Amino acid sequence: MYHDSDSTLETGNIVSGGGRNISLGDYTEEWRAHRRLVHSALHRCCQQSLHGVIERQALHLRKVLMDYQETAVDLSEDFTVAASNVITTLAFGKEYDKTTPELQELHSCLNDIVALWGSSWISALDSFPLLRRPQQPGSTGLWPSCCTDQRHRELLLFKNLKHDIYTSCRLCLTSFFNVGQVQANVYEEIRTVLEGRYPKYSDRHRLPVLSSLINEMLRLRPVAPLAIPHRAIRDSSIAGYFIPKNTVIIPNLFGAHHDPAVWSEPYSFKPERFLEGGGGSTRLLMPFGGGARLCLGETVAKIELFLFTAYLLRDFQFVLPQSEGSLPDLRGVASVVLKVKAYKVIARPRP
Ligand code: HEM
Repeated sequence: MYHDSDSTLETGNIVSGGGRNISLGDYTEEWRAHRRLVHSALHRCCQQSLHGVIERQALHLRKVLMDYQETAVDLSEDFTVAASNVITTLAFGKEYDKTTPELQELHSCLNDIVALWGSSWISALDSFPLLRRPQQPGSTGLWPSCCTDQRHRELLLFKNLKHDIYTSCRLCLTSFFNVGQVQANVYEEIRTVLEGRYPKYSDRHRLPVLSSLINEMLRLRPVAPLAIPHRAIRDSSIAGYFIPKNTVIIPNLFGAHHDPAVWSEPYSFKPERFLEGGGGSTRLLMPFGGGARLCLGETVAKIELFLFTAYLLRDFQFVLPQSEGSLPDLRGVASVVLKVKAYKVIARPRP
């Protein structure tokens, strides 16, 4: 049984408020009730309002891109705002403009946390607990001061959203430039199948080229390559190996997605592997982890990724400005989440 996230680590302990929140909380009765509550609330949203909320943000993003009038821009902030507006609309009934100070403060706090979480200082503290100094009352130690703010802590519940969705969207875009035909294929599919209208999530089975692109992007660059550290809550075994209680387990999702025994040419970007007869199976994908600690936002994320990508590809062709000397880097930067290096792009409206 590997249900605990590891809040005994310095990172886990601070981000989870001492093991009490969902993403890094311990597997207690209270945690299970909390997770069930959030799960059913998200489920209700998915059935009732989520589609409308995402469609609204996708259309807003479309307008933002139109307003750039084909100038070369780094779209990361716009993707971030669109993705986080989905969750703030659901959670607080509020959406933000990218210039709103409150949003900027939240984003900078989340960026600081993710940067610190991935830093070697924190790894050292996790590996050598003796290095941890007792903290002064009111101090957050190495962590950004926003970690003490209750509202910000609540938002950490959804911390994955902004980074994961925007990272996925940017990786998606990055892939277009590296593999020229993909963008044109997806556009052609949307144009012919939907005959001009905007897609619904229920159209996904009729849009296999788009779905295969999203699946391949999640396979090649799982946004959380090492998921979240887990702790065995009792003696157990994995594939015949004895796992004593309290062992920290780190699920290597990146490794599973690049196993040559499972995927042909695992390091190549080949969306067609997920098309009929391509040999790839979505059942072997695990970008959202698995088991009792499966990503709570999986359904929200899938709907959002699908609609954002479909809306943007329906209305724009993305091209690199001449000034970008080389193709954007598909490798990503390793951290808690796999980030994409900054680059500029031109969103050219489709006729
Ligand atoms: C492309 C988008 C996303 C990806 C790839 C992703 C991936 C993941 C992964 C790999 C984990 C760790 C699972 C494990 O340790 O076994 C996780 C946990 C989690 N994710 Fe996501 N996620 C995404 C979007 C979201 C969204 C949109 C939300 C919120 C609405 C969310 C909320 C959470 C929460 C609360 C957890 C902790 C669950 C627990 O410990 O019980 N994620 N996610």
